[in-house]
Amino acid sequence: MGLDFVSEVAARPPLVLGVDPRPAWHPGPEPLEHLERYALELMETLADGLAAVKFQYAFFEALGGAGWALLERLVAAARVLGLPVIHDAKRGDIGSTAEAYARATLARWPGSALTVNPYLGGDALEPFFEAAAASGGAVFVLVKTSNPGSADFQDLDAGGRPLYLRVAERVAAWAEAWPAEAEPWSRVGAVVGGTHPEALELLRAALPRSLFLVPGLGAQGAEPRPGAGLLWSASRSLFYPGGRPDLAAARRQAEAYRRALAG
Ligand SMILES: O=C(O)c1cc(=O)[nH]c(=O)n1[C@@H]1O[C@H](COP(=O)(O)O)[C@@H](O)[C@H]1O
Repeated sequence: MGLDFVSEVAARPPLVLGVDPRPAWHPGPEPLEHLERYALELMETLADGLAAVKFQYAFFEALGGAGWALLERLVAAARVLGLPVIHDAKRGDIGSTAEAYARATLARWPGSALTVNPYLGGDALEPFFEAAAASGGAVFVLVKTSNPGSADFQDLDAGGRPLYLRVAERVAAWAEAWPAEAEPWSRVGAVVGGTHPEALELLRAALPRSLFLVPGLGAQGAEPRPGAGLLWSASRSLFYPGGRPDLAAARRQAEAYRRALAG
């Protein structure tokens, strides 16, 4: 069998390194070069203690062609280090376009995962599930996001229950339909902000087969709590501890998160 995101991640520590690069926070006349060296060293030094590395596409896209090239090199480097990759691109569009998004991410990088937005409905997500199954990958569907405005739509009453629980019902069905080799996990996971502990508990019970990507550690104030299938993710507080690139501080921060997540 080739690379398999779900099997690999399920066997690793539950901490995800978020890579949201900010060139302005890097010193020297060539901040992008510094950024690349730092990202490589950081992935290497933290690799054994991570479930995965999550690349936030917007930060790379904002840098134009140089950003896309950097993203490609860092994704390839993560794979060489044996680190599973999450493409945090939050894709979602009609089926024919979703197919192209899936080719650009899941199919292009076998054994990786992609964040997707469910607003367009089931037919728009099907190409992502198919691509994940064909490539040993996974899909994380946004269910309850970490930001305060997540309440605007996600908490709206939808027939006596908040909309995010309705979305979760569908995610549970998709998770059944797209099993992975690593029991009990599915290729269909969920994104649930760590800033909503009650929702996290409700959803953990409602989605027994889904791995959860749980952002919000650190900068957004989420408290780490251990739990089966919870992949806690930190970007700023782990990549830039103290607001700047600092390998030693990042190692200490990763260790502190790992201890908290070990229970
Ligand atoms: O899918 C995500 O990763 C995500 C979902 C969500 O609900 N909230 C959220 O903050 N994220 C991402 O998680 C990261 C959070 O960054 P920090 O707040 O710096 O740790 C960013 O890359 C966000 O785009």
